[in-house]
Amino acid sequence: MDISIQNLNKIYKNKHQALKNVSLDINSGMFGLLGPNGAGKSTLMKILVTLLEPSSGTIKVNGADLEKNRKQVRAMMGYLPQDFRFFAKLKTYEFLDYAASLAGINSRKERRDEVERLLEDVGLFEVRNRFAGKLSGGMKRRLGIAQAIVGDPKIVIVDEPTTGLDPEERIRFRNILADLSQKDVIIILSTHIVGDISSTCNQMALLNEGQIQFTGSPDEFIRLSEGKVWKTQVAFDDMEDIKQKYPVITTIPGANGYEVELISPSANGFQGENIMPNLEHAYVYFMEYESNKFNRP
Ligand SMILES: Nc1ncnc2c1ncn2[C@@H]1O[C@H](COP(=O)(O)OP(=O)(O)OP(=O)(O)O)[C@@H](O)[C@H]1O
Repeated sequence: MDISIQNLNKIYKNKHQALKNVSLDINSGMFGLLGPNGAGKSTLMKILVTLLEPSSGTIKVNGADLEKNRKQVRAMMGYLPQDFRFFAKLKTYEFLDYAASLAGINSRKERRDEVERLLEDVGLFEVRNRFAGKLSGGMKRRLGIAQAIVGDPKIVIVDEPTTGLDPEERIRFRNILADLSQKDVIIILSTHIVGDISSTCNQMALLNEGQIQFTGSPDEFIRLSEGKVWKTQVAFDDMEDIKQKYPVITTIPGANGYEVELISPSANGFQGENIMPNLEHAYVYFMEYESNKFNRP
């Protein structure tokens, strides 16, 4: 499976340009689209699922033009929108049964098998008779992913699925997607939460202000910040000054001051030792020191 996006632009009616010349190649596996609020992630997801038309640019799915083959490509897709709504008065299994019929599974027996498989896969079998409206936030989100993967779609698009979930539910959700990515499918996960982009994403992109500013593997992204992450000791009285000058990631209070992890291109102005960056360090480094280069003339 592959999706090729070329020079995609989206200008809304109010003249706001939400996507600027976006080009991306996405292959089978899990693709993490990371970006702050307002970056244009939902706009891109909606264009991919054909809910929104781009102003210009092309998208090809396995070589076939998305615009010209809307119906066929749409039939290959599952989508969990950011504002996923369901019928609160349907029981969990009834809702999935309904989703299965919408996905074109006409035989009742096949639908029952599919719904049971989905309920098991997302850990909702025990609550299958509970009204969807009475599920917990995490369970609702899992119901959302279940309806997105009904009928084994080849492309699964999930838009900000973990917002508001506790860490345990976030991990659970991520594991469901990781299991799914073992098959020959493309999973596109859009998120503003760095922790959602795990090593299970074989590819990622950073979208900021409508532009793709990085694309590669999470490891390649992390490598950009090597040598830029520091651990240092800061006296209590100097802390405010350090926070003004550098993005501070963690502070641990000690007897004589704070042990601090901060991001800086060099250890200018403080004594520190370089530490191995992680994805969160890399994201902060990128947003603070690299991303503004894209808008310079
Ligand atoms: N229908 C619309 N008309 C005009 N502007 C819009 C419309 N929809 C979105 N925008 C604007 O386009 C930009 C990108 O929005 P989008 O929802 O795609 O971002 P996002 O990365 O998904 O952010 P969030 O996580 O906050 O939803 C934002 O500045 C938003 O205000």
